[in-house]
Amino acid sequence: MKRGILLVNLGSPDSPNPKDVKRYLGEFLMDERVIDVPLWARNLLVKGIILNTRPKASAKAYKKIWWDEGSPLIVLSERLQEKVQELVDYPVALAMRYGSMAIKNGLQELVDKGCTEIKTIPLYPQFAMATTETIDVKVDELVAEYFPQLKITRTPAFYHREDYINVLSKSIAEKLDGLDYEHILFSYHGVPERHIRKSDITNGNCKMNGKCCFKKGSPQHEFCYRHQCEITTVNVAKKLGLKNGTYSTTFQSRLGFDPWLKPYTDRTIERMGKAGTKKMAIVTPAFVSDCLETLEEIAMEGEEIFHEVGGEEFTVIPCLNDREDFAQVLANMVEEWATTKKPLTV
Ligand SMILES: C=CC1=C(C)c2cc3[nH]c(cc4nc(cc5[nH]c(cc1n2)c(C)c5CCC(=O)O)C(CCC(=O)O)=C4C)c(C)c3C=C
Ligand SMILES: [Fe+2]
Ligand SMILES: [Fe+2]
Repeated sequence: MKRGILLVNLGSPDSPNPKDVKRYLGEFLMDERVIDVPLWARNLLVKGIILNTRPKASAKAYKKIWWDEGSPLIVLSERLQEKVQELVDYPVALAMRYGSMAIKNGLQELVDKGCTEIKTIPLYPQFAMATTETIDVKVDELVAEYFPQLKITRTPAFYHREDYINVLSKSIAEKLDGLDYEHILFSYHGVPERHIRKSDITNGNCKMNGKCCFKKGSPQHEFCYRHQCEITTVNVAKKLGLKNGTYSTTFQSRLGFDPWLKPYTDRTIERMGKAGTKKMAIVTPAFVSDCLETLEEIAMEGEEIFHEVGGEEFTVIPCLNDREDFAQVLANMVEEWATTKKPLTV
């Protein structure tokens, strides 16, 4: 038996050109766990509307954040993989759920190195159909079709691991050290509210009213993205000793006309700026690697909104990216797998 690790992130287009962005968005948005409507409706919406309207604007946005080495999300994930590799004794491969760095290739790379037991680690702290679940399901499909000999161990969302909360808190404290700020926004990628109801294993516990997500001990929390985002904020706030009223949770990056998780980040930035907040900090804990949604939507568009309504200082806290201490969190997960030790949670 030989063990191997597969880190999996979201993915990016091959280049910031409209053709590559269109191909990438086509694969991403045709995932039934992302646009969760029947196939005929998804075809109509994605191929008939979104792919004919969005790629040009998205490509323009990607161009603004693209690095000489490539997509920030991919480059940062590769750097993280190298750091994890230095910390563990098993081969570590990297794959993306969408785009050219396919999960199938990542599994093949590990198989070629002789691995027979693979731990997959989705690089998402919070569970959602569009994050952890779509990776787990894709891995299962690929294993059934191409690698039936492999034994796969899944890794659940890690939002409540103590080591993760410590590292996230430390990254925020380091950036804000010596800075004067009035409010810190915890902005998570949004999902349509419908996704939360679909993942609700208690069939109706989640009322989307802000209370169910804080109820202690509900079995539904394991699959509730909203709960996991809220609790990430609460635990970091506790760790950093943030006072009530000086921090809040919001959701960004809506697409389409359905209701998405609220409050919305852009509207909150605008409202707080209008209400007189001058110095705001913002952290994006749903993203492990800086990407279009943090570097463009938050650091560029978000800052612009804030300044337009009278805000003065807008401090963006980087994602965990390839921090050594974050690589150590992932290495801890590997160690627990190898020794069957249980993680410490908060
Ligand atoms: C962090 C978790 C993410 C969830 C949950 C998520 C859900 C989700 N996303 C879309 C639509 C788009 N997302 C886009 C970019 C994007 N999304 C995530 C992460 C999550 N998405 C990341 C890390 C990125 C950036 C990728 C990069 O290359 O940097 C985009 C593309 C960009 C754009 O055109 O604006 C779309 C579209 C939906 C519908 C969804 C639903 C659950
Ligand atoms: Fe997204
Ligand atoms: Fe909930």
